[in-house]
Amino acid sequence: MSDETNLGRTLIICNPAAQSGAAAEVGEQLKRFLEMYLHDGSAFNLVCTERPHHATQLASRAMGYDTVLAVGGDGIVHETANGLMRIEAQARPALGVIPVGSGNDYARTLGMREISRDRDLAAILSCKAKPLDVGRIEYTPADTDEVTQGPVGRARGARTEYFVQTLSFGMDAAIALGTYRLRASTGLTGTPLYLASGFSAAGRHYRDYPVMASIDGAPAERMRTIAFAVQIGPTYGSGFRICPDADPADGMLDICYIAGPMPRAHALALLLAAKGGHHRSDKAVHTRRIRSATFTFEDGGYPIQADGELIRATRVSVGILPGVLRVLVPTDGRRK
Ligand SMILES: Nc1ncnc2c1ncn2[C@@H]1O[C@H](COP(=O)(O)OP(=O)(O)OP(=O)(O)O)[C@@H](O)[C@H]1O
Repeated sequence: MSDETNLGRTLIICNPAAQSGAAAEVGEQLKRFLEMYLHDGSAFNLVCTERPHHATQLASRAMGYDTVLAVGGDGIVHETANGLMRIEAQARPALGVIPVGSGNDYARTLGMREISRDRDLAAILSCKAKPLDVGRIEYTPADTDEVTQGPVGRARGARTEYFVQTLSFGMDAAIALGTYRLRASTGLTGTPLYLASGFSAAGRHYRDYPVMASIDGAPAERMRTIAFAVQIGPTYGSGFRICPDADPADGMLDICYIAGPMPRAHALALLLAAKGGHHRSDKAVHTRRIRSATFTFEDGGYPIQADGELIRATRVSVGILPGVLRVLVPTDGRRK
């Protein structure tokens, strides 16, 4: 009996903007490969996104498909997962990730290798669908224009957004969002891109981010955080091991925050230490496993990111939805 994944009827959503166009080529190759290999020319539909947020719209209409494959980086995975979460649970297709981005943190959590390096298109055939956790963010959009580097949602009124890997605010989010501008101006990708953005955020724009934080329903406390991460998987920012023990199937959120104020050299050193997960031995670093939190910020201009995408808000509530999304993971359990 074959242990190949049964993808079933599959929608491939490809971000032609990811990794300077590499994802478009991978999407085409993947479709041809799957049709030839599985001898089925009708089971695979390929759609390229035409604009930011298009993947959410495409995925939200994917009922009737068994699988939706997101080809690109963490941005397209985030948007696709958000679309799938709009479909009721019984009809929700499984999510597969074909990592062709610059960060690929969710793929790293799943143990998928970056496709653009080795063109291992067959890897998706040795995966199995596993129910994984999804984070839910509820927020009211702020209408400030102070943070301008990333894609933006501007409408007023309460919103729900989902994340599969990370929600963070503060210096780390400024770094993630700063990569948009730096990528365009320098062409850097991966770890060098995130490090360059880190040096920029820890320079002229360095500050702390006061917040009233209520965790697991406890009374709100004022914190002067430098950075605050809420994780489903272990990494963010292209492999920074901010919560190395985070498990996407444990029904919990892992948090890590750096309590300020502190000199920026100290903050930068902690950031660099987080690449290897060594930041946690510092007294200013706090980690916990939680189910929910509410953050009230002092203004609407804080850098806040969900899977690398910008959120503008003055108040954010976050919770966990255990095992609500079936996601294709390698059967050999390999982790990068
Ligand atoms: N057709 C498109 N044209 C321009 N931008 C797009 C298009 N489709 C999606 N996007 C946007 O591209 C951004 C980046 O997408 P994605 O994350 O897939 O690639 P990446 O930036 O190369 O990788 P990573 O997020 O891992 O750094 C997202 O914010 C997404 O909204």
